[in-house]
Amino acid sequence: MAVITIIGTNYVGAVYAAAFADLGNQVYGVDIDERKVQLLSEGISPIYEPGLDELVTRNLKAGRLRFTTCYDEAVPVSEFVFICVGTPSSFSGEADMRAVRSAAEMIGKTIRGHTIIINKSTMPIGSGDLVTSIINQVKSPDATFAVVSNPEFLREGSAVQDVFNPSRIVLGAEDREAAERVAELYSALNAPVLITDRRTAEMIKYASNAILATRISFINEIAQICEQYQADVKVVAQGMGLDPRIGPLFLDAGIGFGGSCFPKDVKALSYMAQEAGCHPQLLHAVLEINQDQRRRFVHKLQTMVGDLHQRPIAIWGLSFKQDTDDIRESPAIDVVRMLIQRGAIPRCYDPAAMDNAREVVPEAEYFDDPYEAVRGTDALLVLTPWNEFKQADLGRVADLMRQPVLLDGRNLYDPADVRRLGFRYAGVGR
Ligand SMILES: NC(=O)C1=CN([C@@H]2O[C@H](COP(=O)(O)OP(=O)(O)OC[C@H]3O[C@@H](n4cnc5c(N)ncnc54)[C@H](O)[C@@H]3O)[C@@H](O)[C@H]2O)C=CC1
Ligand SMILES: O=C(O)[C@H]1O[C@H](OP(=O)(O)OP(=O)(O)OC[C@H]2O[C@@H](n3ccc(=O)[nH]c3=O)[C@H](O)[C@@H]2O)[C@H](O)[C@@H](O)[C@@H]1O
Repeated sequence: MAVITIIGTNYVGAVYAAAFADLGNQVYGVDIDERKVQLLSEGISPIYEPGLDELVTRNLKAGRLRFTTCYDEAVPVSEFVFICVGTPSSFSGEADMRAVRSAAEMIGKTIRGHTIIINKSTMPIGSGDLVTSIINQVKSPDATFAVVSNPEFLREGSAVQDVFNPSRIVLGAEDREAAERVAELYSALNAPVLITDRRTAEMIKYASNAILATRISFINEIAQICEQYQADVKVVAQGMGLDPRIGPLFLDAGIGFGGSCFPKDVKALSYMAQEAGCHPQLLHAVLEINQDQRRRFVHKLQTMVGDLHQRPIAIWGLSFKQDTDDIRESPAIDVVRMLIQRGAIPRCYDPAAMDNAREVVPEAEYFDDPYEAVRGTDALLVLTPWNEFKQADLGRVADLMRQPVLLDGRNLYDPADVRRLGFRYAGVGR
């Protein structure tokens, strides 16, 4: 059993705090957001993440998990301190490291004895050195420490499942013994462990997200070509995916990738490349295609229904993907904004993300029931692949609409089935 502090308890940190406690460790979750700390201390997850409430509650009750805003209560008694704060995009595309800097400073001021500090946030290459230097400037003379990079690969919506079943544990350290001690924390998970230097570990994270984003933009470009030649991209992807060298995953064409990571990490990698004198043309293309997908989708809607001014348009799905309330860089939110710019009246429904969406797009209308959202509308846009939408009663939807037009931004439905119900239908690349 180890004593662990997790700094930053949201999509990544809250899951890790509860998971490490579940593995038998004594865990402190530290966040500067008092509301989050209060909720988590009551066993309520501040985010929608399946299974997280139960995991937190179970470990609070077992006395292995505590949440606090106070570094002093947690860091001095911890052998391991994980940094899980956000690293969003700044205006230039560079990762904004303010939260990491401030966390590193607070950690430096509060470490005692020997502490292993683990960078789990996605940080630019070289950030291990930055964290080391910040801590060195403020720590007490008798405190010693090592900094290990341990990038994270979990996905929102399946974070609990992913944390207990990781594809790999990547550890980057100049101090091999520190990396091995971190590896022990994960030993119960039986995942492959790769120990390397810090910069290589940091790069593994960016390169992994970049290739997944590239696959999505690749299939979206193929989808654009499919549309011109009446081929079906969904079947094309299926046929490609049967080749084990290609594989079937991350080949779903749609309105593009969003979320707090792919866009920001591709931008940050591209920024780093340019800073170093490289010319990251592929990464630029990945981002451009991704933006094009949203514009093309709205253009397709205009082609199908004409001028959007004062037209009620139903929106199903606002989160950037299914099973999350996260709307950061959500392509669905972009589409809603484009509709508003064109004078349309978006009537929105999402199973989890409406509160978040209301804050950023207050001009749209929101409905607690998906069928109410479609009543009297001129088109239904399906923008997030929630299961609830796959299983919806589209016959009822057609009856409620002013005209049955369905634009399937995630290729959820069989076009022939939908057309049989009387819809005019368009997917992406089919
Ligand atoms: N969200 C995801 O699915 C994944 C995220 N990552 C990376 O992990 C990091 C964290 O991601 P998220 O949890 O999504 O970020 P987030 O922005 O949702 O949460 C960060 C948390 O840190 C807290 N915080 C900020 N400054 C702090 C400080 N100085 N001291 C203590 N707490 C502080 C915030 O209040 C917030 O609760 C990012 O670098 C992200 O790129 C990596 C893999 C998956
Ligand atoms: O660094 C991160 O934060 C994480 O980013 C992604 O995870 P996440 O953003 O939670 O979700 P994904 O399932 O990867 O989906 C990202 C976006 O791509 C879209 N997508 C995904 C797959 C696909 O085939 N097509 C497609 O358009 C999704 O709808 C979503 O908008 C990675 O999958 C994780 O491994 C990584 O840890």
